[in-house]
Amino acid sequence: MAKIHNLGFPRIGKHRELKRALEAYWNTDIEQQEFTKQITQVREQHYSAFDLLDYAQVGDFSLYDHVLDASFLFGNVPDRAKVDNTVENDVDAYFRIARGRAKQNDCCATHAGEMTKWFDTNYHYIVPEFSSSTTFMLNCESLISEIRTVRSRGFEVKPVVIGPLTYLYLGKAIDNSNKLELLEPLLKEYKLLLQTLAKQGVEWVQIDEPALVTELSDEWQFAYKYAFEYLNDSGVKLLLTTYFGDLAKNLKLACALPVAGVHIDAIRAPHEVEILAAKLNANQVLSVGIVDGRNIWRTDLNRALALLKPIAEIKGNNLWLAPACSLLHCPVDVTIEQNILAEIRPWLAFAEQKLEELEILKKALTNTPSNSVFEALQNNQNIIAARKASTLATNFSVQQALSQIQQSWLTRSDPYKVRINAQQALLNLPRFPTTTIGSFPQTAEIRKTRREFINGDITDVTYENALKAQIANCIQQQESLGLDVLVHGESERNDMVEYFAAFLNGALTTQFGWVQSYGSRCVKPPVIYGDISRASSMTIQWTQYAQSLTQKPVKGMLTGPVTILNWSFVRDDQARSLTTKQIALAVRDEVIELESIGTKIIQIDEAALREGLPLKKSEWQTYLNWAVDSFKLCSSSVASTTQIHTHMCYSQFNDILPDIQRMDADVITIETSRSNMKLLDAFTQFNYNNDIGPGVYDIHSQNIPTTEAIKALILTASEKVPAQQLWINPDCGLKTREWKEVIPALRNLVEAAKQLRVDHLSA
Ligand SMILES: CN1c2c(nc(N)[nH]c2=O)NC[C@@H]1CNc1ccc(C(=O)N[C@@H](CCC(=O)N[C@@H](CCC(=O)N[C@@H](CCC(=O)O)C(=O)O)C(=O)O)C(=O)O)cc1
Ligand SMILES: N[C@@H](CCS)C(=O)O
Ligand SMILES: [Zn+2]
Repeated sequence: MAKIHNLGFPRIGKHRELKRALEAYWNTDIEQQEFTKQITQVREQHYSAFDLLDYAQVGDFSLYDHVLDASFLFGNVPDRAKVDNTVENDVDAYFRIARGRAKQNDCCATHAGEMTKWFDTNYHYIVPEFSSSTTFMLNCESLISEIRTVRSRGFEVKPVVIGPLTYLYLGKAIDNSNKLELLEPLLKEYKLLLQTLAKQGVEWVQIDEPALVTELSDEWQFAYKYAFEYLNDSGVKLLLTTYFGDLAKNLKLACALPVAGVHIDAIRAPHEVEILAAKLNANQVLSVGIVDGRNIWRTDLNRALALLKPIAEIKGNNLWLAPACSLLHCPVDVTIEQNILAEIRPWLAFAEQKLEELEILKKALTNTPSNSVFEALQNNQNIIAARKASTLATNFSVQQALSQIQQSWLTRSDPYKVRINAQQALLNLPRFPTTTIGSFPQTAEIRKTRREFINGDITDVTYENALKAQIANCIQQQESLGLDVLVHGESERNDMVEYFAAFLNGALTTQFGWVQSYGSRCVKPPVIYGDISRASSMTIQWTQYAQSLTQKPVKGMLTGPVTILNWSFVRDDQARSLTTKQIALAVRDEVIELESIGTKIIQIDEAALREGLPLKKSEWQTYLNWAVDSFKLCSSSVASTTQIHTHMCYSQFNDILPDIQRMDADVITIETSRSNMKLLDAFTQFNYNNDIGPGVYDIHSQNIPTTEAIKALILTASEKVPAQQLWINPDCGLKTREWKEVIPALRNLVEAAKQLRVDHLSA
């Protein structure tokens, strides 16, 4: 009989209990003892999800990030986490690397580990730091202790660890050394770990190697062979776990590795399941990731069974079923949602429901499924059929609008050089214009007021007035600071994607559909279930109000179509490119309306455009073609005098500069402060024409940049990009910062620009 297991479960909690415990501890509202107690309760949610499984995954829960956990597990802890030079493997040392630490009483300021995207998801991990002198030392006490706890509840455990190659792949060699030179010492600790687990009586270990779905060089392919041969015979069975794509050119390699089983993502690589079943030997387990871990649609169980049945014939007991990837990327439980349209709700399955689907599949694969299984399958078929037949997904006016798109809508009527002169004549901005990226601190007060509004405790008018007061304060602060281009501050937005989805036909938002983005920070990705169109104006009221308070230009602030797509749960019944085009038309409507009320500058954030790149480079161009076209579709129908800005937080543009140029935004603001403007090199090499605002204030840090530090960054930038093209701004939005940090930082930013203007004039 097939077995079912899980690769990982959401750890934030149904009601974000982990977030609340973490933030209370960080704010010193609770002591470590109380924190530990609360964390134990959060873990209970993990344990309750084990009931259906044949193997309980252990090691996927994390206080902050599972990659940082691996760094601590293998003793790759940066010196700055240590106190008095000893590796104090306690929770505070861990949080020091996770979040950094502000200087307190002139002591112990620490910068956080760099954060970056976990493959093509919206989850961020803490980047492991390597250098040629990195050493490793296994410290698996907490893993062993968790194994004991889970076993004591009667579950068969399956520890989960990131594989050695993926761990190295995800890290950064700070001295540019070859990371693979660390493989040998790292493998020693992996082997020790596996041997320790074997001694504990562990049978299976899930070893996550998603790097196997990327395009690997010969050197990395060879390293895979070497590593798994080295780990062979450690006393446990290894389940080589791949996800987020097909193995493609690494398939032969994966099948040749000496492991007891292989997991494959059958959502993104259904075409490889049969091949793998044939290639693995009879004793090897094939774990088929049959339930989508990256989306929230109910699985079509009959379709899944059609794929699984022939595999079950071949693999028999050695067929395992699982979600395609960790369920970390899904919310926990759809049954607690109260506001989802009754027709749509049955179409959705969150993490808990996905595990139930696996159980049905397992039972359906037995020789004599019970009546309740047939009923469950029938019920599932009814839901799938109802979704297919529903008229909710189709909107003929959207389809008509799509058919009326003209190629000319994708191009501005004048080239950048002509436009920028016309814009400058209108805006009359100084050299090195200063601006921010859009959001100002989302204070507890704003969130509380929004909660009261959602709960019906305050009226529309009270809420609107509260937001207007926030906007007025934001404008007044920016005027006092002397910024040149102002923003309204985005206080009306719960999130830069969810907020817009609430105004789109064909999309829905959830009450509790939280997904961890990093640490304690979460997002509620909207669900795009049908054809998208703009239901009403989305930002006009707030932009208009903000502009009425100042003579300075206020940027209209929108989220772009590719970012809305990439940060939503997307319909699976049409191409992503088509859905994006529909969103682009909706955003275009807003752009046109913003211009019609006199907005002179409109920023369309495409924070997720770069990160949405497929994991395989060979697939990049197809994506970039439609992604850039969608941006152009929403942004090009304005007069030459209207200045279009875009913003991207992840700025490694080396390989995609021609596409960034093709977007033809008048101004692009990007994250660069932490790289000391190195990321601008690509712009220099490519001779990028349009204006650029390289970030000079690292908003992820609590540190306030000095005027001198900002000036130095701008001077470095001006060596790479002509000064007349440069804007001065932070790296990203200020929503996660506090006013007491933002004010002095922006004061220094404006001062730096002022001083440079003088220097520039006298040069
Ligand atoms: C730019 N980033 C974004 C990404 N993805 C997005 N979808 N959005 C992004 O902005 N990906 C890359 C990065 C990730 N960065 C961040 C940064 C910050 C957050 C964050 O702060 N998230 C908030 C939740 C935001 C939200 O939806 N807030 C709601 C609900 C607020 C709330 O919790 N209210 C309380 C009551 C409050 C009270 O009474 O005091 C409640 O409901 O219980 C809102 O503002 O209304 C977070 O807190 O995690 C995420 C990603
Ligand atoms: N306008 C958004 C962009 C974040 S990527 C903000 O300022 O928060
Ligand atoms: Zn950003």
